[in-house]
Amino acid sequence: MSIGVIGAGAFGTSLAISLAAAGRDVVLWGRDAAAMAEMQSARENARRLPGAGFPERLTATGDFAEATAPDTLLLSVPMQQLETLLTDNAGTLAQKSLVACCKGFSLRTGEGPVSLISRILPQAQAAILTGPSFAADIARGLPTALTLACGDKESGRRLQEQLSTRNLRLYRTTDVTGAELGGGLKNVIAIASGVVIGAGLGESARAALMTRGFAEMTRIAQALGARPETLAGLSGFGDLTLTCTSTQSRNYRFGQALGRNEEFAAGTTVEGAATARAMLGVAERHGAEMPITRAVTAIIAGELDVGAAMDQLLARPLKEE
Ligand SMILES: NC(=O)C1=CN([C@@H]2O[C@H](COP(=O)(O)OP(=O)(O)OC[C@H]3O[C@@H](n4cnc5c(N)ncnc54)[C@H](OP(=O)(O)O)[C@@H]3O)[C@@H](O)[C@H]2O)C=CC1
Ligand SMILES: O=C(CO)COP(=O)(O)O
Repeated sequence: MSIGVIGAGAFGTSLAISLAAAGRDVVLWGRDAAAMAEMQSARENARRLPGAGFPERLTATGDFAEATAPDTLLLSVPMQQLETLLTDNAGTLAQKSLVACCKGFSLRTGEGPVSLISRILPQAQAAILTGPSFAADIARGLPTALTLACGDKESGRRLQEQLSTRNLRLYRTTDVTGAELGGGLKNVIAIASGVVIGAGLGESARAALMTRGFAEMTRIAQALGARPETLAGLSGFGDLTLTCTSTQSRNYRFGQALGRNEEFAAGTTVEGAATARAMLGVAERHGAEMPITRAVTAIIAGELDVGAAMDQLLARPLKEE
């Protein structure tokens, strides 16, 4: 059984390593052919995931046709790149089983990854793999558990079997909207948590923010028809906990830099920044309130400093929990 992984960043590479170590034949594709040839000979992705050797069954390639020959493809490019990837390669991807391995919402349309796939390629089987799992941990063989969400129950079962490994334990759901929202929004709250810690506001404030952030996530999810239990699962609460408390998270570190008024490494993948903006548009269309997401958007845009953002959040009317 072979699997193609499209996108050779940290996450795609770590999934490819885990699957190949479990005996699947895996082809990992990246857009820089020279870098992929180098990876194939060095047996390591030295740029994005240094120190994690490739198992024998993993092939790195710059040949898109080779990587897309399998029926099941994991799409692991950053969220804002997904739409172009799908439209540019619609002919090749149209009949495949496509598992989105990215977290976020499109700035252009407000759609999550599965919604994008389903609209652009209605014949494809679309699913999402999301949950608390740092690429470095997966690549080292440390235990992780994630949510595999697929609207079609039988396809979800098949993908769960195909993609579970010794250190990737997949739980299945049909609530795709809930899984998309949990994975996308936890990054926004992680930025906010980083801001709070970076600005020296303390761990009690972070716990308050995580809890109210979770309430905000659940509120918009319910407005969009997701099941609250999905948000309380790995893709929501689980990933929120991991990302808001670990300096391994790029979203959290980006927030810390904002809170300290420091520069942050340009070119780093920080999905929560675009997602915050995208979700504000979605929330407005559904008449939902997202005060933390609004504050994060304004801080990133330089329209609000951290003190003023806190004043705004704390000045909201007192209410029942
Ligand atoms: N890293 C992690 O621990 C986890 C990440 N994720 C999610 O995985 C997704 C990818 O993140 P991650 O792998 O960490 O990101 P990285 O920053 O490590 O890598 C991004 C990769 O995407 C490639 N890329 C960008 N645009 C395109 C494009 N148009 N076509 C093909 N390839 C492209 C880049 O290629 P190039 O090198 O040529 O620029 C690069 O290899 C994100 O949505 C993230 O939220 C999920 C769970 C864990
Ligand atoms: O999603 C992740 C862990 O589950 C990775 O988080 P960052 O993208 O913030 O590094």
